[in-house]
Order: sequence, then C-alpha cells, then structure tokens
Amino acid sequence: MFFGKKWDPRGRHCFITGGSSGTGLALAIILARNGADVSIVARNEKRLREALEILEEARENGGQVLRAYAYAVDSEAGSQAALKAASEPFGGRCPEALFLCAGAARPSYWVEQTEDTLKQGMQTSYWAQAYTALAGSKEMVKQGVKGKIVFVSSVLAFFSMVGYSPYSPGKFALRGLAESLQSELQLYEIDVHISFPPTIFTPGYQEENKTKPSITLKIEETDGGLTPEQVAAGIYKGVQSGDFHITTGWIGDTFRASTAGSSPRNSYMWDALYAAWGYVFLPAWRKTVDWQVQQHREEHYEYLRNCGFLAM
Ligand SMILES: NC(=O)C1=CN([C@@H]2O[C@H](COP(=O)(O)OP(=O)(O)OC[C@H]3O[C@@H](n4cnc5c(N)ncnc54)[C@H](OP(=O)(O)O)[C@@H]3O)[C@@H](O)[C@H]2O)C=CC1
Ligand SMILES: CCCCCCCCCCCCCCCC(=O)[C@@H](N)CO
Repeated sequence: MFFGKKWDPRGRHCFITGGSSGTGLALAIILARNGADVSIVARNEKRLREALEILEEARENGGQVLRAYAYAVDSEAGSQAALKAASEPFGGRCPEALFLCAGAARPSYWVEQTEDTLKQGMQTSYWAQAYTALAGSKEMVKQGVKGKIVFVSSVLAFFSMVGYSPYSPGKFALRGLAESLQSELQLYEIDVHISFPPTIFTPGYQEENKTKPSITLKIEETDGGLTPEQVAAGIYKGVQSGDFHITTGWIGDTFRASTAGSSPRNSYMWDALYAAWGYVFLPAWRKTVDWQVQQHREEHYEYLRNCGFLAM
C-alpha cells in the first residue's frame, strides 16, 4: 500500500459472501491459509457445509475461527443478519474485511426480457453486493472498525455485448458505487477495492452457459478464461498492494487502463502502456465483434421464430 506495507489478513476477520463456491471459496481458502478468521455466507446450506470442510483443510493455525452462515445477502435485512451472526464469535465486533463475491448471471437476449427478469438481473448482479456494503459500512462506522470492502464486478463493467443486458448494467452500477465509496469511506479509513474478472470456470459459469446465446459464447471464446484460484489470487494480490481497480490477466488490464478516467491508478507506467495498446487494438477488436453479431442475424431470426417470439 502506501509506504510499501502490504495488507496482512493474519488475525483479521474476513467476511466472504458467495464463499461456498467459485471465486469466493477460492478467496476464503487463500485467506484461511494466511491466518485470517473467515466467515463465509451463501444460501444453500449443503454447499456451505462442504465448503467449510474444504476451508478447514486450509487452516493455518488452531486458533482461527472458520465459520459458515446461511443467509441471502440481496437485501439490507439479510446482509445485516449475516453480519450480526458472523460477529457473534467476536463478541459482537463486526468483520474488518468484506469480500463481496455473491452474484450470478443469466445471459439471454434483450427482447426476451420482462420487467421481472430485468429486476432479477439487478438483484443478482448489483444488490447482492450493494446491500452488504451498506450494512457493513454502517456497522464498521458505528463500531469504529477500520477495514476494507472488496466488490467483485466483471470485465463486463468496462464494455458489454449481445446477451448480457440483464447482467452488465448491474456490474457497471457496482463500479459506480465503488467509485463513490472509494471517495466517501476515506472519512472512516475504510479502503474500497473492486475487481473485474474475465470468464472464470466455476459452477456459476456452468449454470449461466445453460441459457447463454450461442453468439455470446462464441464472442467470449476470445477470452481464454481463468480458474477461480487464479482470480482469487489476483484479488488477494491487488488488495494487498492497495489497488482500487483490480484486474487479472491482460484483457482485464487493457480494458481497465483504457477506461480509468480519474480513478486511482495501479501503476502510471504499466497503465499507460496498456492504455496505449488498448487505444490501438480495442476498436479493431470491437469491429470484429460487431461483424460476428451481424453475421448471426439470419440464425437469430430463425431462433425468434422457433421460440414463438415472431410469427412463423
Ligand atoms: N464465473 C464467471 O465467469 C464470472 C463471475 N463473475 C462474478 O464473480 C462472482 C462470483 O462468481 P463465481 O466465482 O462464478 O461463483 P459461483 O457462481 O460459482 O458462486 C456464487 C456464490 O454466490 C452465492 N450467492 C449467490 N446469490 C446469493 C445471495 N443472494 N445471497 C447469498 N449468497 C449468494 C452462491 O451460493 P448460493 O447460491 O447457495 O446462495 C455461491 O456461493 C459473482 O459476483 C459473479 O457475477 C465475474 C466475472 C466472471
Ligand atoms: C485488444 C483487446 C482484445 C480484447 C479481447 C477481449 C475478449 C473479451 C471477451 C469477453 C469476456 C466476457 C467475460 C464475461 C465474464 C462474466 O462476467 C460472465 N461470465 C458472467 O459471469
């Protein structure tokens, strides 16, 4: 961070939403290996129990508190209840690092959306993290706990494309929220970070691929994808170094540096190089994406007729 001192999770209570699967679980394991007290939160109890067993194996010392809590965090009340439960083993003291990984994507075409699916999209991409940030900030400020809030957005908060209309807006919104909080929470010495991962091979990714339009999958294949362990290691490293925008891999770095605006930078030299490279190649890549979408028209109209959206 400033003065070169890295954040050390040892002995700190880290609270991880979405900690039963994918990136959240991988992050929980890294934090446990590094001596943190870890609370994971998700809805499904069976998966939480299994995750806790894995987490136990990552324990670094006998004194660490490793717990799992079943709550839905996509409401303020749910987030408050989860934080309260996780605070109990610590005499009511709230966690000092919040890793907000809860979320899901259901890619599909815009004309197939309804008011309900769009609201659901915001619920899983935005509110599932925003409410925990709200409940957590209130508690940290009341208790005088100086800590960290880490959002997990997506590279789809830097750009978007066909199929992601129910998801991308919420991930962009998380960026807006993180920008606001990075500024405001300095009042309380709470650091804010936001990570923008590319494709991550997780159970959630397998689930979203069940509804993903074929054209979306095809365009995405440019991105080789990362394992949850790689993404979690990148988030951990970024948080340790005090980076505000955290990206892992050259694709994320290119988009991040090309859209940084006045956001705090990671490295003036590297970000300038990535931005220069992005200035040249991003518009060219985008043209190929537009071309792929146009080539898909005929197949798409057939799809719309087959699913009954258009009369035969
Ligand atoms: N996989 C990918 O390609 C990418 C994912 N991301 C983002 O990374 C984050 C993690 O995704 P991923 O690593 O794929 O993990 P998974 O999709 O495999 O796991 C998601 C986790 O979030 C939990 N969760 C979801 N909704 C809620 C809720 N309302 N309340 C509490 N817990 C909830 C799930 O448990 P349960 O269902 O039991 O509640 C599970 O533990 C998400 O925010 C996702 O949008 C970003 C870029 C790419
Ligand atoms: C010169 C620059 C070339 C750039 C190439 C860029 C390729 C980008 C491919 C798109 C990746 C989409 C990832 C979606 C992640 C996500 O959030 C969903 N899986 C939802 O979970």
